[in-house]
Amino acid sequence: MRKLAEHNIPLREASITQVHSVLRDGNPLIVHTSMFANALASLANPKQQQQWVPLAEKNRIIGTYAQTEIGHGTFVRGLETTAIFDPETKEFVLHSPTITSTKWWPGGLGKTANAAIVMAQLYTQGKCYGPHPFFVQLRDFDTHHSLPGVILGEIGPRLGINSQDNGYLRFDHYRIPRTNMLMRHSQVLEDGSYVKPIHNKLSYGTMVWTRVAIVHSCSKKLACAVTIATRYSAVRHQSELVPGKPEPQILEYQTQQYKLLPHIASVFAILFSASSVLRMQRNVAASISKGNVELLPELHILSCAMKALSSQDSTQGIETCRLACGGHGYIASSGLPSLYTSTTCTITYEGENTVLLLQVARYLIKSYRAGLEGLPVLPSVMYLTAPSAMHQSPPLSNQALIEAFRISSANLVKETESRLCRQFNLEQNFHYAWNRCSVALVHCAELHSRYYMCEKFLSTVESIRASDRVRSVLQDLCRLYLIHHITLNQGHFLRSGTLSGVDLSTLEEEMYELLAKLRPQAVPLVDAFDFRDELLGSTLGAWDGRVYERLYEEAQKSPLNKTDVSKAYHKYLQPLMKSNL
Ligand SMILES: CCCCCCCCCCCCCCCCCCCCCCC/C=C/C(=O)SCCNC(=O)CCNC(=O)[C@H](O)C(C)(C)COP(=O)(O)OP(=O)(O)OC[C@H]1O[C@@H](n2cnc3c(N)ncnc32)[C@H](O)[C@@H]1OP(=O)(O)O
Ligand SMILES: Cc1cc2nc3c(=O)[nH]c(=O)nc-3n(C[C@H](O)[C@H](O)[C@H](O)COP(=O)(O)OP(=O)(O)OC[C@H]3O[C@@H](n4cnc5c(N)ncnc54)[C@H](O)[C@@H]3O)c2cc1C
Repeated sequence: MRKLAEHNIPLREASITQVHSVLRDGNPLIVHTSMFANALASLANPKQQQQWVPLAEKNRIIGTYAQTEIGHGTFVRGLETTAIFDPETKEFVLHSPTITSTKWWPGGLGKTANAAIVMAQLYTQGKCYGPHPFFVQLRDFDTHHSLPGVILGEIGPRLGINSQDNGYLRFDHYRIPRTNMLMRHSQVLEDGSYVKPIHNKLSYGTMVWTRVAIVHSCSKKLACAVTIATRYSAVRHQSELVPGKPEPQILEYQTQQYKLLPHIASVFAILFSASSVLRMQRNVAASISKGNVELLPELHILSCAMKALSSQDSTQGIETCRLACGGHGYIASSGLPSLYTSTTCTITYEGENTVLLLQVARYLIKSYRAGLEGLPVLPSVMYLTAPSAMHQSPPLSNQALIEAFRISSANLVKETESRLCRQFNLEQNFHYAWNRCSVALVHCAELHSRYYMCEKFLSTVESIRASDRVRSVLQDLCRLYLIHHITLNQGHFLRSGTLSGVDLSTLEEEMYELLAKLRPQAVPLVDAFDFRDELLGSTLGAWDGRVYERLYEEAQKSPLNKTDVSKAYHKYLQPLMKSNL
């Protein structure tokens, strides 16, 4: 916080700095500096911002985002916490009527936060208007004691991020002023009348913002993991590549290159997609402030798609990096286990991935049907019903591969939509039919999202300002990324007829050549990510390559090494050894 102040970085920008990386096992302030700060910036009206933002900036108020309940995470409309307007006192009464309505998970809620943005079902004049955000003080601003009517605590150890105090929260008829409802988009007036927002999902805006931030953070986490594993692979010598010859660096093995290089490429693919979604988010935010919500659905879908793909790719990539380091990848001081546990949760939070992909699929099916009827559809999905553009580019060129992605994706959507119609005819119920097709629908969303990521990678590399040599390395990486994902999804390309078996063999051959060509670039590429050793926090990945010395030094710090003979020997082991059991 001192550093942020020194560099004049406002709270709402703190989460996009490196500060959070210093604390590797989670950070009790991350939701304060990200979601809470964003909710104030985007959901509070100017008067409310004047009241709370300066206090939050000075950390007098430390906030969290309390939406999920023990019984409801995904289904936001199903939240049970109520905020009932009392016109007599001009207050909202917050209440948790059931065990399932207990707020559960919010980061920092257990011990750190003294306030929260609480999502609760808004009732006024006897009518429910759905989930709305409220600013709620939870603890005394001086003593930090929880306030009467507020019951809260920490939820207990988790797979990872255990330095963050995820919490629970219940309300017992807890009263807050009317003006604590975040009123930028919708309002409850003094007489209790409700003023609608210009779009009924604007109150979900903080989730959309966070999904975009997660895409950025995933590229960064994956960049850390590939840096560690690549540097280690240059230091580690193992086995014999040629019998009788010295043990080579493990990076010489093609299988090792195959484990690492596609994930180095993935860092760029995720980062370039994140930048493109971020640009769109800024445009949409500017339009919303002028009352235009036309592009909100597209931003919602794109942020769902990119959050799902980047969290999945980075989690798998980090695990592959851990495995690529053999036994040493399992030791905590390698940094890889905590990178994994602090990344795999991004698959679940801020919208569970399957659920987000189904949102994408819903949009694809709707857009496909609209396109068939000649209705207008947004540019990113026009391709679903536009005529095929194959054969216009040289065979197997980058452009041809992107076209193959596009046509395969359109083909899969078409096939799945037909399946949906058939299922509907059998079931006579759209929702049952949808569920019966949902595995295929998720595949549609994944292929569309991959197409987007590949396209962004290619278009960024083609337009990037860089020296010829740097551009050439990036072009090779991009080519590797395209071919790698085509080989992983070859069934879709064969089914759509965009690539033949012979094409796939040719591409596979090229991929092996690219691995060898890119091998000398692997270490420079990860060095260029420019992580300080302190941020990487890894015995295997430090810049100087002193892997074995660092492992040995780190082992000396184990509490068990403070004495030669441990207490447990006298208490348990010796009696056992003498007991003849
Ligand atoms: C080069 C290498 C170096 C790298 C360097 C990188 C540099 C960058 C450095 C950057 C570092 C970054 C560090 C950043 C760190 C920040 C990370 C922040 C982490 C913070 C911690 C987060 C902790 C977690 C918090 C949480 O989890 S909060 C709780 C989140 N909960 C959810 O997400 C719930 C999910 N559920 C939902 O969102 C919804 O219920 C639903 C979308 C699934 C369904 O909603 P609903 O039922 O209401 O809607 P329907 O399905 O009926 O659909 C109705 C229509 O509404 C549309 N819709 C839905 N949502 C939205 C929306 N948000 N906006 C617009 N429209 C929406 C649907 O599409 C439907 O539309 P239709 O009817 O037209 O089809
Ligand atoms: C580390 C961590 C930090 C978190 N921090 C916060 C926070 O700060 N604030 C906050 O409010 N929340 C927070 N959460 C909660 C998080 O947002 C939810 O866990 C997440 O949205 C998923 O909801 P759920 O747990 O209810 O899972 P569920 O929705 O119950 O998912 C369980 C399974 O059901 C499936 N499923 C659910 N609905 C559907 C559907 N419609 N169609 C098909 N399949 C479906 C899912 O795919 C999944 O396989 C955090 C969670 C974690 C793990």
